Amino acid sequence: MTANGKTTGVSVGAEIGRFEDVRKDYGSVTAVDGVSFTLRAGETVAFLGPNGAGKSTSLDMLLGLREPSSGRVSLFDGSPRDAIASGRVGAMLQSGGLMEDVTVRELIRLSCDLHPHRRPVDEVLADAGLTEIADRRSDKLSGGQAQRLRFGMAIAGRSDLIVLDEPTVGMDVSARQAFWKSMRTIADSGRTVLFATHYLEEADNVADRVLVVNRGRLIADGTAAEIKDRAGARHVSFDLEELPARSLLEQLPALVSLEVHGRTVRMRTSDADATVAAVYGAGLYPRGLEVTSVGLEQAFLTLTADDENHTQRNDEQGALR
Ligand SMILES: Nc1ncnc2c1ncn2[C@@H]1O[C@H](COP(=O)(O)OP(=O)(O)OP(=O)(O)O)[C@@H](O)[C@H]1O
Repeated sequence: MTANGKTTGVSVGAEIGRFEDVRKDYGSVTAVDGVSFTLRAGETVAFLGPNGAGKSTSLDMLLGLREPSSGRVSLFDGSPRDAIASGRVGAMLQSGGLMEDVTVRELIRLSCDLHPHRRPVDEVLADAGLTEIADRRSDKLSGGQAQRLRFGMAIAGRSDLIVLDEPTVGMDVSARQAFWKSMRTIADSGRTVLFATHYLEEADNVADRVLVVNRGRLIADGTAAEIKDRAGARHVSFDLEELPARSLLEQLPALVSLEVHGRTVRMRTSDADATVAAVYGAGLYPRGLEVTSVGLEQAFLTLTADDENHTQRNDEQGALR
């Protein structure tokens, strides 16, 4: 077993966790609304969603801190509580104070000692980027350093699954980069990592798979590239000397959206090659043609806006019935 190695023989790709039609109500508020997905060993999964989408509630249920109102959450073929008790899950939550009057090293040592499959303290300090501040008191840390300490506590044992709720909140850009480098080392050792974040570029750069939640529902599940494709992966823009009828542009293949301002045409398309070929095929002569990628941020905004519009339309139809 490597220093960072796993404690169990879960093979990469095997299912390790499952949400089955999970719902969580807080009184009249439905925080999670029928979410289903599986987690597979070795994946790094980002959980994305706007404020109040239900990310923390979902992670709390995955960690057995909250019970679903209906549906089922399982981890390693058992309950989340059993998985935690056996040390198979390490977690870094958004909230929760750090013990005071102790040094970083002491707190990491305590976390290691409490874990059923402890790792060496110095190794955890190094992996979490804490070696240089190991003798500092936990209540004298900057926000970013405190986050690194929480991360260190989450990786104090050889857990198979690491769950991180907004791990980089309060970190500056270089601290974030260093954090994801440490995280990559952990993920490369075969462990599964599930993290919630608001930073879309982190999900884009780090995650093998992205789950997008909006208003308690899972609205997309795939690689960042697949999600960008679904939202319309490319922007195409050009100028035309003479504008054709709008209906001709609207019939272009793979078109997701279309805007015409003066003689400038801007489109979003899920297949730029097909769209651009059809522009030429229609006998148009585009000038200053530009094809640019849509970032995950734009894809995320598009998907959540589409979901809101869809929900609104259904509500209106429901009201008319
Ligand atoms: N303990 C609670 N009691 C009542 N409502 C709650 C409670 N916790 C969360 N909620 C509500 O449930 C919904 C989902 O909240 P949750 O914290 O899971 O979302 P989130 O996606 O993690 O949001 P953020 O990105 O802002 O952290 C929100 O409407 C929130 O107000």
